Amino acid sequence: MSDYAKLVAGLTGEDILNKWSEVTPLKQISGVPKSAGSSTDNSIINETIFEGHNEEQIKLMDELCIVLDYEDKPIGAGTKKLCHIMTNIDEGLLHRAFSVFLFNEDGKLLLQQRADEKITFPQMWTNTCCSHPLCVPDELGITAEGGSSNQNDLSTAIAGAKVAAQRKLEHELGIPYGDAPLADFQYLTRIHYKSPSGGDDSKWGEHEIDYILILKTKNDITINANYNEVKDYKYVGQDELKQMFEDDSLVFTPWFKLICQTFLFNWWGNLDDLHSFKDDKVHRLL
Ligand SMILES: C=C(C)CCOP(=O)(O)OP(=O)(O)O
Repeated sequence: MSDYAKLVAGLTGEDILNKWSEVTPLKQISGVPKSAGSSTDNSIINETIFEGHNEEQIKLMDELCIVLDYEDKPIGAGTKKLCHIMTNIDEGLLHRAFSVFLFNEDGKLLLQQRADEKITFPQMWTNTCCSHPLCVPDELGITAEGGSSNQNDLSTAIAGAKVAAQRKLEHELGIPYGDAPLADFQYLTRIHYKSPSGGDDSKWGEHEIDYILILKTKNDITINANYNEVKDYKYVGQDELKQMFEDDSLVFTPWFKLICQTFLFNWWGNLDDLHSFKDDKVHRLL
């Protein structure tokens, strides 16, 4: 077990709430806000930590992520900013995320290259779409189809991750909800990992429990990329992706590399039989 894994293994939800007073405990959020989009308060734009970054991306740092304990239980709402500051991550702050792998009818995987404007992991190639379920009832899963009133239940969290995935496919790639129906997302597993953001910017990073969602679509779905999020995108076959990994000029996100090294090619070879890969585990890749 790494030193970090040891550190976080000892942290309880209560420890986390005591350590980060900026995290609003879930039980104190009466009714949980219906929406938690970007803030109307523009003061975040001028914070020195964001110097040189894109205004639209800075505002998104005010979104409320779901802060977790180490059993993947939601314990509170913390801003995207708070959850992605590396010093917080190094002390154990953890949140919920999802990763979509979209395959077309030819079995090709849709990749995206993150925009230059992204504050974390800019310009890197990665899977179709990643983001965070927000701390709102639909994305916690408690009002979503397939969810229940018990926010600690795995099926509830999966239902919430699917709602968030549909929202972000539309936001980042302009994929209409009708081309990505909730019922078509297949949940496979969860991955717990931590990584600093690449490049010169060591202030930021990721530490999350990532819900893996597979989406099989028709070949002719609409894509209308939001260039504040996505610099480029392309469908690739397995060999083409392996060739991309050989190209030193291309950089990949750490979570995508980890998933490629562990699971992706097994899933990809069995797209018609994915249920055999489904589990209720959290794979700790720390
Ligand atoms: C790494 C994962 C799984 C979530 C982070 O995704 P992003 O960094 O792309 O999140 P957004 O800025 O798009 O919300």
